[in-house]
Amino acid sequence: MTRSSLTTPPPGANLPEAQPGAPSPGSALVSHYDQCFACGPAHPTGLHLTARTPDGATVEAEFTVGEAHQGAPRLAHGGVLATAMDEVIGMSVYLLHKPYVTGRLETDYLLPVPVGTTLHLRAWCNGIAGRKAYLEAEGRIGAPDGPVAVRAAALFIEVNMEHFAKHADLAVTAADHQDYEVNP
Ligand SMILES: CCCCCCCCCCCCCC(=O)SCCNC(=O)CCNC(=O)[C@H](O)C(C)(C)COP(=O)(O)OP(=O)(O)OC[C@H]1O[C@@H](n2cnc3c(N)ncnc32)[C@H](O)[C@@H]1OP(=O)(O)O
Repeated sequence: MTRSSLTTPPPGANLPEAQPGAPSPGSALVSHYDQCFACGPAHPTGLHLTARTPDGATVEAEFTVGEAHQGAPRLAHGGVLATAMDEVIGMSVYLLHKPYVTGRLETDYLLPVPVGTTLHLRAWCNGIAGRKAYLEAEGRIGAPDGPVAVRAAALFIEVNMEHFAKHADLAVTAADHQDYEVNP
């Protein structure tokens, strides 16, 4: 069967519901891995994205474009911006309380983002159909209500923890992520 490239939910998709054990409204979302290029606090040149959920349904995050993130002189690289969108969407699936990975990510670049800019990110889920979650995000320059520089839409696919064990230690991974369902 041909694979759909749509990142919008199909008819019959369900809106996400609050999950027991998922991050509660007002809580900070901790990095899933301290060496993650996008959110890891220990990564030397990463985005050091910090995030929270104000309402248990959306995720807000910030990252400040640094010297290490340039593509054109003094401007953020588009791939780095896509990474930020992937990560904030990835953090918003924490709210679904199951492990997911990116299957498809679409990014629209509306404005250049200079070095030194703090990008204010927001992500949310538009629907779930089986293992597929349909999500969206935006990045605004300088303030939560600043001009939109980047938009993204994504299809994330639910996986089990074994997905992450193929290239890492499952026991360590599971111990680090006890807040996920281990066998969804
Ligand atoms: C560290 C551990 C704990 C947790 C950590 C938190 C991590 C947070 C990380 C945050 C970082 C940010 C996040 C990151 O960066 S995650 C890193 C980037 N992503 C990946 O590495 C994923 C690589 N891909 C795969 O592993 C497999 O392809 C997956 C698992 C995705 C599916 O292979 P699997 O064999 O399991 O399933 P399936 O192939 O039967 O597909 C199932 C359904 O999905 C549909 N489909 C699939 N792909 C696409 C597509 N591209 N467009 C449209 N549709 C697609 C497919 O048609 C089917 O639909 P249907 O026929 O049922 O209708």
